[in-house]
Amino acid sequence: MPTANSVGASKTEGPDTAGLDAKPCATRGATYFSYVCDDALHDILCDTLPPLPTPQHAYHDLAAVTAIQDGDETQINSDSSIAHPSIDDMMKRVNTVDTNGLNGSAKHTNGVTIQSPLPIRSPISPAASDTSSSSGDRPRHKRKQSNPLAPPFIVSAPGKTIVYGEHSVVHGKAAIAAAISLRSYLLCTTLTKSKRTVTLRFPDIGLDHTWNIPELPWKDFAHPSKKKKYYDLVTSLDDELVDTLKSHTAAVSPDASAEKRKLHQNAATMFLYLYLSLGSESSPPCIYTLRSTIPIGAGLGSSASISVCVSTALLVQCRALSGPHPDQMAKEAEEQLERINRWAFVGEMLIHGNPSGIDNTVATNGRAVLFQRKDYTKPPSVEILRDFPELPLMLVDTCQPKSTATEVAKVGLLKKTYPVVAENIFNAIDSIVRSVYESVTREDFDTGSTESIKHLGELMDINHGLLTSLGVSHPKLERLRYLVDQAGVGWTKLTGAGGGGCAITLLKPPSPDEASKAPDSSSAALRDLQQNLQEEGFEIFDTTLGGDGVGVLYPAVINHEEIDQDMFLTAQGGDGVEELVGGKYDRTAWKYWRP
Ligand SMILES: Nc1ncnc2c1ncn2[C@@H]1O[C@H](COP(=O)(O)OP(=O)(O)OP(=O)(O)O)[C@@H](O)[C@H]1O
Ligand SMILES: C[C@@](O)(CCO)CC(=O)[O-]
Repeated sequence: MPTANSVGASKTEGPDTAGLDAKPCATRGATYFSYVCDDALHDILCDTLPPLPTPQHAYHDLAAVTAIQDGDETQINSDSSIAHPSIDDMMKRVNTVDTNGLNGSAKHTNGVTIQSPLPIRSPISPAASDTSSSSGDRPRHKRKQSNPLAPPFIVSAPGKTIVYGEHSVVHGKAAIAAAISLRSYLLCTTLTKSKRTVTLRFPDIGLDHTWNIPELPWKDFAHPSKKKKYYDLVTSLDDELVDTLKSHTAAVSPDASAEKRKLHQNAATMFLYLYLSLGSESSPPCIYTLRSTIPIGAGLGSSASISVCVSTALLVQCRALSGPHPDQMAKEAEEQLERINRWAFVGEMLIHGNPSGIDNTVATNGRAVLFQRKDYTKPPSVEILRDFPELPLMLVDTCQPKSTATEVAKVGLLKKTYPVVAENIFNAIDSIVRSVYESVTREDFDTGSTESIKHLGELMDINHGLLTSLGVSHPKLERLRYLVDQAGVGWTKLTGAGGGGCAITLLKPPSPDEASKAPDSSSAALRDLQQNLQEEGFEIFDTTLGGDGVGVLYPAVINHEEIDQDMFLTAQGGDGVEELVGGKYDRTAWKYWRP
């Protein structure tokens, strides 16, 4: 008797409709389990699973899967352990059947969990197979209908502010950074398979480019000596692969100014490297549209935020992520974030040159982090500071453009020229970070206490002084510091790479005496300062620290309305985008991995 296979269920907000099927693998000449509509995962499995040993395993319909929203979804929980099953495991997977349930669910011990709402034929029973046909003119294998297109979905990630420790963090010292409420949003619109194109539409920088998928250098990226798995830790770029992209980015924005082209090509190179690393030639045709409320090149982690969005979107599309869903185990949520962060770091390497990884780590995890990367071949040490205090910060943009890559290279050169001096400066900054960490993690730390805030403020001043001596301040940053000092409202340091960009001011709480004499006096001084700053061309951001990291809106539906390309592109400014996707009235629509 044919038996019904039921393989385990993992309840999540499934990201896609997908048919699970088996199909012959042309590349390896054997049959592997794979998704009918998920060629990227098929390739991953083909790359990692051993061939099934006997011919009767050819063309097994393992399961038909319909991944729908809550309650009726199917989700492949692509735990990294799926990458290493032995042949025995494969056979167990094939032979272990739940004879009780056509619709039942059993959980694989190897981490692959598939909910199967439909009957499944035994993969080992010829009687159950459509493939055994005595009649020569009948097709040997009935293919399932292609599944409907994946719905549009949006991923989002925050910007960040480095509170203490930028630059020295690149050289192995500790730093503290926190997520801010400004965010990037990436809308992914899958096209019909016949299109075979992939489009980047980044209107914030005026980039709109389409590539023909078959013309991209898939072979180079898929070469066994180059191919990376979705769970790999990639700590350096492959220069040859970067080179193969040059001819594909050369055609981007040919008529734009040199400066603009550089911006576009950076973004395009970052995208293509990740797209080719995580996808396959049969990846779905798609338009990736980005809107961001983070000022670009202002030290607020705009590049990290978009790298996290791209990494997440591509991992969602190749089904290498499970969740996010509210009751997800902490460890599993952590693993998904780690997976996203690893590829976001690759994106940052493509934009920055030599990033520490702190920006993408905050953009992925949200909250605040204590971060240190001593050895670039290993993952960094990251402590998420969930109770990081709500510091009274003012965030000001000098509106002086800068490039992180340039500022990081400047400090690198200084270190080469004056290694001992530079190391001592880095060590001094490291001591500041540790002192701050000790203060803010003390149980009795109080943001209303003048003493506590003064301690953090003075350390901010010293941190800025040290950054100035590394050569990464700018006259506009110094002017800003002067104006804040004059107003006597707080302590200021640059944040991010410097050379322009943003600064943060830690605001002084009014002393009890001041507060009782003139309750509004310090806020009056602050208002005057803000007016002065605006008159001098500075921009003040309203933001809060420590929010969520990467989030997913799958499908892109808010308040029962699907967000399409037009709506997304025509939303007016940052406020319009937030209004459109923000879920103000639909708070449960966005999902986050919250370990
Ligand atoms: N909204 C956006 N649309 C398209 N590309 C963007 C966007 N925001 C950032 N980028 C990409 O990121 C690059 C800016 O990165 P850069 O590291 O110089 O600044 P930042 O990330 O804002 O600052 P920092 O690294 O100091 O926090 C741009 O050149 C562009 O390639
Ligand atoms: C300047 C730097 O320390 C922070 C940029 O936001 C660079 C990095 O850590 O990658």
